Amino acid sequence: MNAISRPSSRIVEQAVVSPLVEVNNVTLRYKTQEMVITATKGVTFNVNRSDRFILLGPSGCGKSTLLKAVGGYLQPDEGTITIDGRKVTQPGADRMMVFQEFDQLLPWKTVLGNVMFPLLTAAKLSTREAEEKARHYIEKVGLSRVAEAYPHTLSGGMKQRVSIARGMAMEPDVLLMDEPFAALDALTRRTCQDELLRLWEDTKFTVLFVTHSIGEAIRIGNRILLLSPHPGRVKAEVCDVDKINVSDGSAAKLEAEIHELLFAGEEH
Ligand SMILES: Nc1ncnc2c1ncn2[C@@H]1O[C@H](COP(=O)(O)OP(=O)(O)OP(=O)(O)O)[C@@H](O)[C@H]1O
Repeated sequence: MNAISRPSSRIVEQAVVSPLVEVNNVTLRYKTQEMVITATKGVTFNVNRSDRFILLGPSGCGKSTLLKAVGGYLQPDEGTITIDGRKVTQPGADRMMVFQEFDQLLPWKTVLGNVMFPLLTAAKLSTREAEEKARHYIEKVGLSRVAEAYPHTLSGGMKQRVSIARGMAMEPDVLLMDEPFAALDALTRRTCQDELLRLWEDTKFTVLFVTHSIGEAIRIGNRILLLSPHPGRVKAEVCDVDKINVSDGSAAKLEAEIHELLFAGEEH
């Protein structure tokens, strides 16, 4: 049985394990010349090691902004973000990001070259070590066959798998994924979701995953944080999502419950 808990009743879970990512009362604002936009307001959540933690909410609720802040690309106006107890002040190799766009790869480098690149520049591995590790992760995402190919010869799904391999090869503390499958067709999206879950079974990495699809959140996550519309605040958290039985209609019931929670009072 999964539990939908309000923010105030999450203390039990937090007491059991020490969290890897702690987002504490975080408010994030964009300041333009004309105005200040509050993207998220007082958001608190913890991600444990090996969590597949989902940020779910309607468009504009600040999911990407939160992910960028965990990535160290934005600083909170209020509150703090820590990784393994260290305050996040800038991007770091302990957090790798995978974005929605297919153009994240360097077009002049092969698949192998792309996956090796951060291993050489950020992780400072030798060429031999970087190639060995890159080939290992390229194999994990099932792309060994195209290791010498250039990005423009790959499909969107394949490019996303290269981006995932590149992120995973760095063996970060947490993989940050911003709607990585949103631009894919339904079938490829499903295949990529399955593959991500297979990879997770293999290495149990920690992933913080942004989506606005309730179905995707239930498929991928073991925990789902529900955010309110703009500015994003925590509405509720769904725990033990991976324990639901997909064959007896529980997933559909949970999807309906989450929909109700996210959009209650907004439909006419
Ligand atoms: N660079 C920016 N400058 C000013 N405002 C911004 C900027 N980026 C985002 N915003 C605003 O901040 C709010 C949150 O945006 P964000 O992209 O984080 O939402 P989101 O939940 O990821 O949305 P979506 O699901 O549509 O990607 C929105 O109101 C958006 O217009």
